[in-house]
Amino acid sequence: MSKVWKVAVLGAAGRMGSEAVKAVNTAEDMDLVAALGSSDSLDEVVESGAEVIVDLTVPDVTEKNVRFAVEHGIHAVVGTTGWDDQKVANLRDLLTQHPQVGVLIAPNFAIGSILATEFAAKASKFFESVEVIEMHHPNKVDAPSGTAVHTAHKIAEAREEAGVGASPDATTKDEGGSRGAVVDGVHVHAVRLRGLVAHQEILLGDAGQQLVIRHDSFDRASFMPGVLLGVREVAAHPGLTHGLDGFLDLS
Ligand SMILES: NC(=O)C1=CN([C@@H]2O[C@H](COP(=O)(O)OP(=O)(O)OC[C@H]3O[C@@H](n4cnc5c(N)ncnc54)[C@H](O)[C@@H]3O)[C@@H](O)[C@H]2O)C=CC1
Ligand SMILES: O=C(O)C1=N[C@H](C(=O)O)C[C@H](O)C1
Repeated sequence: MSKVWKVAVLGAAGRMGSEAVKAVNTAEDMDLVAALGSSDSLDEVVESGAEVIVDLTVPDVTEKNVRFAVEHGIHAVVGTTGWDDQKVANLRDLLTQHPQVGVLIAPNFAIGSILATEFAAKASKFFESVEVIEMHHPNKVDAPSGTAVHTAHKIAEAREEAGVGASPDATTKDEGGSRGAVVDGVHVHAVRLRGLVAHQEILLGDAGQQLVIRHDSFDRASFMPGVLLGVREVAAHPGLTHGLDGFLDLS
């Protein structure tokens, strides 16, 4: 009999959390021991004997949840957005005091999205211009999306390593933020539209040509294999892993 992971889902009544509850319930190597909503106490996680939490809550509470798990020696798979550089740095510090605990922060659990980010970062050193457009359902509370921020970081890293300069842009007058957010020097545009789920386009431009890398999640089912992979792998990766690509062989 293989290992059966005791899993607690936080944000269990939400769009992602309810899918995760179903996915964990159908995984033979997982046992859903707790499913928490916004009015439940985190103590339930400890009382349930959970070995791994899956955090799919809201940006305002995810840090508190993850810190609680780490302090109690419980691994964490985190899909919630809102992890800025300061929060990530604070978590890394905390993990040094709990070196046996693993935390995965996955801006996107869908394999296609992870590959789109990877391909875009690889391609970006060959193009003078690059911009990101993320498109989501209108119930999303944060912008730009965690995935787009992560993609921009990876693109900026790849371009800096290759010595590529900033994308050309003659704009001197931008009323109302028409040029989008600027993340590590990369322009990121956010669209909110009824009917969408989660979509990202990376536009790469050079003299006389354009490459567009696009990923579409049409259904939250697209995220579930990644959530389950995270649960299975996180304990074997103590410390912080930022991006599910850390558990995949993309070489
Ligand atoms: N990494 C990934 O692949 C994906 C990440 N996300 C992210 O996951 C998060 C959740 O997204 P959705 O499910 O669409 O949002 P949602 O709003 O449908 O669900 C969030 C749920 O968390 C609950 N909640 C709030 N505070 C809580 C607390 N202290 N304890 C337990 N539950 C609490 C809310 O009541 C709600 O039911 C967002 O940050 C979103 O960006 C969404 C889709 C994919
Ligand atoms: O809120 C969402 O829906 C999503 N959130 C994540 C993000 O902000 O990147 C992942 C995915 O894009 C869906």
